[in-house]
Amino acid sequence: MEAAPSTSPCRYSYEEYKETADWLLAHTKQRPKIAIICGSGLGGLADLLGDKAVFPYEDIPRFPTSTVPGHAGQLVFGSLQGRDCVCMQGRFHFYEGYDIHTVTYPVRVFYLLGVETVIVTNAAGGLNGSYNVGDIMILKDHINMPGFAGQNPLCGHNDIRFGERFPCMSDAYDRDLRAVARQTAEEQGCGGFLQEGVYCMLAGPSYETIAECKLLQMLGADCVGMSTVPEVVVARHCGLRVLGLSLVTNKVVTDYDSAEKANHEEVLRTTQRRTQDLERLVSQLIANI
Ligand SMILES: O=P(O)(O)O[C@H]1O[C@H](CO)[C@@H](O)[C@H]1O
Ligand code: HPA
Repeated sequence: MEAAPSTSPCRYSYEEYKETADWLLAHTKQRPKIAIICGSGLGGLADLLGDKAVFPYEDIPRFPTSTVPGHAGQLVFGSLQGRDCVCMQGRFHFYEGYDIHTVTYPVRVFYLLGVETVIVTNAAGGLNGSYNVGDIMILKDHINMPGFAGQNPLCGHNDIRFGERFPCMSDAYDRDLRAVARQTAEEQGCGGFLQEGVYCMLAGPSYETIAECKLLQMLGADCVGMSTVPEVVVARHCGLRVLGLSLVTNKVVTDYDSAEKANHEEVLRTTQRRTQDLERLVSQLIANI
């Protein structure tokens, strides 16, 4: 196989991801088939796991560390509904200064651990006028805005051991998992605040201007956030099934006369309000998939 040119923006070799995965496999007896990535303020999902093995990111060879309030920074292995799971309590964002390959580093490690399904969660701003704060949106699609600007995590040398050069993204969010999520949400009493829509990722960390929100609405986005999409692209590249869930933590401002201002405190407050519903939903989902 031809080596990546030294100028390649792809920072990690197969062997580096493998080193991390092998270290984790040597340090836990769990063999997870399901990975959960916790969004801002949603780290409580990891507390659902029983028989836990917890690894702070700084102890894991080659793992990045997370710096955002609401993201604890540890990998939690454990059992939920009789299934082995691994949970990222704290994700990495492009705006923290990590390059796009580092943001997605854990996803390839999950693949090498033997994970088959990834449940990705996030806190997001509601663009769709009919959405309310506290709604849960099942992702049916995304808009990869940083990807439009060349920040796609698959740019650079393609290692065929992870996946093909030109992966399809029209089926990024698994249809069957979405159906299970809808059904489970109904059963768990979440049907009254359930949505299904399109998530748009922007690089952040500044929240959107009013004109930007109007533009995203015109593009057909229902929610906006600063994460998730790079992780999903890398997960799909290596054939993992993906379910995405956004919690609408705030409504974006689209009115020049509004006194509302997006802020991370509101985001975290809303996650606290919905944390039990989300935990119930994810827990039962895992039993149903
Ligand atoms: O996407 P998660 O990590 O849930 O967090 C969301 O909340 C933060 C902004 O309040 C941003 O990081 C945004 O992406
Ligand atoms: N914009 C971008 N990211 C976000 C928002 C928002 O309004 N809310 C939570 N994450």
